[in-house]
Formats: sequence, structure tokens, C-alpha cells
Amino acid sequence: MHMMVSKPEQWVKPIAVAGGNQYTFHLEATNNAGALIKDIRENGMKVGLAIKPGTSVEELAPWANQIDMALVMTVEPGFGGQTFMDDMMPKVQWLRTQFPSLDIEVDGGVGPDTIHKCVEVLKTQPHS
Ligand SMILES: O=C(CO)[C@H](O)[C@H](O)COP(=O)(O)O
Repeated sequence: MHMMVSKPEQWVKPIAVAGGNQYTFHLEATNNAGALIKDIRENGMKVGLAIKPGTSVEELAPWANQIDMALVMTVEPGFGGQTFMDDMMPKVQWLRTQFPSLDIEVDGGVGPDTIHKCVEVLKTQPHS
């Protein structure tokens, strides 16, 4: 479940009770990501962490070993039908290289004309 909400703390329990198995919140929406990650785990769910286009991937990095999935927004949160932001792909590539086993998602503007850009970046192999 991708929770594009301003107070992600208040929905953990309801989503767990409703049967959610993964809870993705926005890093920008909390001032205590560590406590929120712990709460999500204690409620039996996997953890996803999303960042908006204006948030650097380095801000997500400290949490990468505590989460199951990183979500890089490829549009500004708010509404559908926006143009895919190519300039988010370096974030995806960096995450793939630094954290090879981390699940990575993108959200926004993905379709037949843009999906290949995501695939190319996500199949980047880290250097050994
Ligand atoms: O809420 C969102 C962005 O604010 C959605 O994630 C977005 O609407 C995805 O839809 P599409 O890719 O079709 O535009």
C-alpha cells in the first residue's frame, strides 16, 4: 500500500488490520522514520519508503538497510497524467548500485513510452 498521506503514523494499524502486507510511506511526511519503520514491522508488514522528486536519494540511503522497498517518485505527488521525469533515473541507478538486493519501484508517468527507461536502469548490475 503506497500511503501518499501527510500523517503516515496514524494509518499503520488500520492498514494492518485491513490485511495490508506492505506499508509504503513518504520520507518527507514524517520526522521520525525510524519509529515508523519499527511500528510497521511490529504490525507485521513490510516497509516501503518513498521520496518525492525534490528529495535526494542520499536522504533515503540511511534507511535503505531497514526497508524492503524504495520508491522513487517520477512525478510530483498529487494527480495522475503527469509527464514522467527522466531526471529521476539517476536516483534509481544509484540505489540499484548501492543496494543490489533492495526492491525498487517508480511511480508516475510510467507507460509504453517510458517503461523501457525504467527497465534499463533497474537492470544495471553493480560493479564487483
Ligand atoms: O498519485 C499519483 C501521483 O500523484 C500516482 O502515483 C500517479 O497518479 C500515477 O498515475 P499515472 O502514472 O497514470 O499518472
